[in-house]
Amino acid sequence: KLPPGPKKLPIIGNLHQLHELPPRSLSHNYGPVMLLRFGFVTVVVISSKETAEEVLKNHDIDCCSRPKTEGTRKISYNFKDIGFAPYGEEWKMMRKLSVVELFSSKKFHSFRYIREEENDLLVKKLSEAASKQSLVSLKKTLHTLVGSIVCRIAFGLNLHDCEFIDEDSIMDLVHKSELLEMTSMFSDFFPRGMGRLMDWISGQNKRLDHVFSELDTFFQNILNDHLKPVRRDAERSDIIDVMIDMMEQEKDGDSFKFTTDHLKGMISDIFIAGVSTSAFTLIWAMTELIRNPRVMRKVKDEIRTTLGDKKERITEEDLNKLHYFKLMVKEIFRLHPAAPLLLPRETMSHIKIQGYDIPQKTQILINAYAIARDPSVWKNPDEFDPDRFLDSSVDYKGVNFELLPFGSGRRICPGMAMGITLVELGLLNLLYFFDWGLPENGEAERNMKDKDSALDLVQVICH
Ligand code: HEM
Repeated sequence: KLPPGPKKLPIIGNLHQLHELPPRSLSHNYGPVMLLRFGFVTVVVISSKETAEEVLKNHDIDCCSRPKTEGTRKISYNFKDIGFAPYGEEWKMMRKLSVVELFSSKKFHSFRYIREEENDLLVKKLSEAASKQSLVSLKKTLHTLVGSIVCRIAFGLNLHDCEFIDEDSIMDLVHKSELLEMTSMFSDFFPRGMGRLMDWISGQNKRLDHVFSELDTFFQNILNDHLKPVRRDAERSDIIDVMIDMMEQEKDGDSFKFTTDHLKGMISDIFIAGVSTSAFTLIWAMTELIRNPRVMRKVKDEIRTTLGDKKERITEEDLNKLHYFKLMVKEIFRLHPAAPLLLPRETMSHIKIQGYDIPQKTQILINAYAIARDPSVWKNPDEFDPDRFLDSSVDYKGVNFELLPFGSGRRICPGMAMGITLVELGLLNLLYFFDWGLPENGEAERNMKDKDSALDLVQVICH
């Protein structure tokens, strides 16, 4: 008994409907468990709170592997990373290492000064833009902010003074990594020989190689920097130094050996998973606030009343004094999850969901976007209204299945605490020190109306 889904054509299945893929379309018509077939790959899309709980809680262990695609093979260095590695010992080792060396609460607190310093720099730059009345690109500014923090924390790399990359190129690299992650190849859907031939004829593999080589050069430079006897920008030893030490100390009898691919897989994961997600959330938060003056006023009033107007610097302690501000961030995570379908899972055995048979090696997509806008769970689901959380205990940390911006279960985002702080601290600095407006031209009107596109060029005004 397979789940329902749109009609499939011979051989290609639903490939002709790839452009209609959820989150926004298709799944509404076929209920909470929908089956799609792309060539030889079976995909099940989950789009209700109950079915998400069934998959991520009751079947967590059966559904915690990841499918392999050509794009993810490249950015994960042949699945030697955390995010795209299949479930197994290697994944466990890499994930444990990242938790100890990067995400533990001790490490997290020790990086506080980096987050605060980089935000101070941002405030300085925006003050200059405000005094010149020049427009500011939210996308570029916020990618640079998050990229600088993540690269400094994880790789000891100061983007403002680096020989092999400048801060303005970060957005471009993030964009390239997203392309790699999302690009579909014929060989993802059809058996090897046939798929490869089609990719070769269409030139798709060449395009993929080209995009990847730029990212690989950046990752290799980070690695080379760590292999130098004396590092210029190093403030302390980081997760990459620890991995290099472990590689050098490994003995012949050790069953698990780190390779250069593991090192680059780790760098790739942290850069890709860390920068685009937090920057995306920040951009949408600013977009919704600028479009919704009522909420902007309420958030700003709370910030002014609580923190006063004489602060020269925002610290992370200030975040815990604010209540409505945090509800506003929660509402952003609901309306604009950075990974609307989470990362794809793959079943490791045959399971049943809602009585339907889901065979082994089926791809599972959790439609977190549709679940967070399900009208049977949320009142006025498409409205940006943080007040909905005033009397609600629903949170986004993986236990309430109607709100899953960070996923849930074994594969839940290990960088959740870092991501939340990057977003909250960045936003608080933007809102405490500045007022924001749209540029005075016709485009602003259009920007306001299109609910599906984030703002970019904005006017920043000093109080
Ligand atoms: C707003 C910020 C962020 C959001 C919304 C977010 C969201 C997610 C989601 C939805 C997943 C997939 C979870 C699943 O399959 O159930 C994930 C995985 C992951 N995230 Fe994040 N993330 C954020 C920030 C970060 C940061 C800052 C880092 C690291 C610096 C990070 C590192 C990772 C890694 C390594 C994985 C793969 C985990 C695994 O497969 O075991 N994330 N994230």
